[in-house]
Amino acid sequence: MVVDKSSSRLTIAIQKSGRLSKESIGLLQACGFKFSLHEARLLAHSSNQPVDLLRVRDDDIPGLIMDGVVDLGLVGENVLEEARLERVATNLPSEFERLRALDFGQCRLSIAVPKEDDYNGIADLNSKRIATTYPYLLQSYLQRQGVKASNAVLTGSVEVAPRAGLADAVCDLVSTGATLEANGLVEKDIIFRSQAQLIQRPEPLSAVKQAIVDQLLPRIDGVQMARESKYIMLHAPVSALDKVADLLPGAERPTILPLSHTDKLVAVHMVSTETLFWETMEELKAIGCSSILVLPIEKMMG
Ligand SMILES: Nc1ncnc2c1ncn2[C@@H]1O[C@H](COP(=O)(O)OP(=O)(O)OP(=O)(O)O)[C@@H](O)[C@H]1O
Ligand SMILES: O=P(O)(O)OC[C@H]1O[C@H](OP(=O)(O)OP(=O)(O)O)[C@H](O)[C@@H]1O
Ligand SMILES: [Mg+2]
Repeated sequence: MVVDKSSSRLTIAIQKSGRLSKESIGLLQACGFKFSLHEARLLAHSSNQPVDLLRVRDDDIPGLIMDGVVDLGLVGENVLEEARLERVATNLPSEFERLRALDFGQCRLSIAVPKEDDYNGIADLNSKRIATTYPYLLQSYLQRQGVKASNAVLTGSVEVAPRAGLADAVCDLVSTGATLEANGLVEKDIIFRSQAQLIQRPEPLSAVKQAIVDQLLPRIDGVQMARESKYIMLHAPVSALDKVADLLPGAERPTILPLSHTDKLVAVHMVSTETLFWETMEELKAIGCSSILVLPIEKMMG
């Protein structure tokens, strides 16, 4: 076991510029780290913690973690699992520790075919060519399905491959489906679901770095919990309190406060982990509730 003695500054790798960049830096800032970012610079120092940010292409993050070059990384599960499969196949270090699933970068890796094609299932891709940036994830799926197809590996613009005559189908990331639709493709099989992950190098960290990680993780939980929660305040008839509770199933036990001008109504304050839809607010109003406020929560700690 190699214990990290390198530097006392914790190094965190994040995507420099792309889909995960803004939310990665935003999450770390919400956890209390202050960074001064210069667009051109690879390394950013935190001014209030012994932490450095390394800003790289997302494809480099799994390797930097698995080779023990950086301490923490924020990366999509798709890129992580592709790198792990490739490293296993090529006998390179492939160990890492998963610390948290993060609440951004949700997407799926799917097989899609031209909309005019008659497609009746994955077996139709036998002996065909599939364009993808994720050859290991694709082949691992095809192998499980007993299908033999070849890869056309492209690092970008995968969606144009069928029209360009490079492949019969694609295996690409999908979120809203707009990219597929714009390119005349139809999503058929979801092969992998992904979201951003916080990962750590496999060897134990020095005590100084471990202390920072131990402080960071509950803060991430607090930020993510707050993001999916709302603070709800309303005035409710005392006689309708049970119905109010039924309408707000995601809410914790409410705080009930008297109102100065009446004893028929009370103020109800609660934290809810569920979105309060307009329909629910209308139902609350219909049973006599008023002054209904839904507020965002910035941070939470149990
Ligand atoms: N449409 C999407 N919606 C949500 N998350 C996505 C979407 N597309 C990709 N992602 C996630 O964001 C990650 C980064 O996507 P992006 O398109 O920025 O990567 P990239 O072009 O490979 O960037 P880089 O230049 O860093 O290599 C993906 O690996 C995936 O985990
Ligand atoms: O289903 P959709 O909502 O259309 O999203 C899917 C697209 O998003 C990603 O690309 P991105 O827009 O990040 O551009 P890139 O491929 O040039 O990096 C991904 O590679 C798909 O092309
Ligand atoms: Mg990339």
